[in-house]
Amino acid sequence: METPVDTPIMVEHESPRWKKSTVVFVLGGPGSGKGTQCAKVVQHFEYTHLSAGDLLRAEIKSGSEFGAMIQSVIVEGRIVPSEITVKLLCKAMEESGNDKFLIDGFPRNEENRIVFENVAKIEPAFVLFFDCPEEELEKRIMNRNQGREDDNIETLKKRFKVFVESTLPVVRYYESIGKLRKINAAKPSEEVFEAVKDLFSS
Ligand SMILES: Nc1ncnc2c1ncn2[C@@H]1O[C@H](COP(=O)(O)OP(=O)(O)O)[C@@H](O)[C@H]1O
Ligand SMILES: Nc1ccn([C@@H]2O[C@H](COP(=O)(O)OP(=O)(O)O)[C@@H](O)[C@H]2O)c(=O)n1
Ligand SMILES: [Mg+2]
Repeated sequence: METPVDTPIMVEHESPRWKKSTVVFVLGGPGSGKGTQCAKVVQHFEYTHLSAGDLLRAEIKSGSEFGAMIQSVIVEGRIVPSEITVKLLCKAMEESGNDKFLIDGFPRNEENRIVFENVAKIEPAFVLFFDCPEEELEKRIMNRNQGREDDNIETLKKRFKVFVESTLPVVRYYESIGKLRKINAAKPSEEVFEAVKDLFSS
């Protein structure tokens, strides 16, 4: 039976599967062990590790129109406009086929947090914060040897400043709403993981 032309056809816009996902944000200064601990978590729990930094570096390599701008922001230790980073994260979540995500190095400032909430419409289950003294961070970064052009002392000092001025306020926000899980990251990585594991096991 034909639908009369004047009947509005209700189109259900099925929201992407990842909109009902479990998201854990992973924060901490440069060198605090975010990437190292995320790699361990995904070996034991069914999470997909998405590193915002890795996605941005891949975007540069892809020859994207934003590549040059992203590269200059990274070498300055500053934070890339959130629309770009959130778009990359949503695309990666969509493509993963998973519904549990460990989002590493994000949100790095208030704008990151708000744009993600508005676009992805997901609140984090909790936020992992790796706490580590700056001198230990500096030692680790200077020995990281991954060929990153932002792992040099000049850029690192700028990244520390951005971390204190822009990222710590985000950490404090999540603490204020009871979502922060703070971990002493100054210990050997196996000991740090023992504490991290408990958070995913409960
Ligand atoms: N608990 C730890 N103790 C000593 N070195 C560590 C520890 N965790 C990570 N590292 C090393 O420090 C460097 C930074 O670790 P990484 O996981 O890349 O940190 P982030 O992603 O927070 O910058 C790497 O070379 C890594 O091997
Ligand atoms: N949410 C994010 C994450 C990273 N970045 C950029 O990417 C750089 C590297 O991020 P990263 O998480 O890979 O760095 P580490 O903390 O692992 O050393 C940051 O210093 C920023 O310049 C960003 O602009 N926004
Ligand atoms: Mg990292």
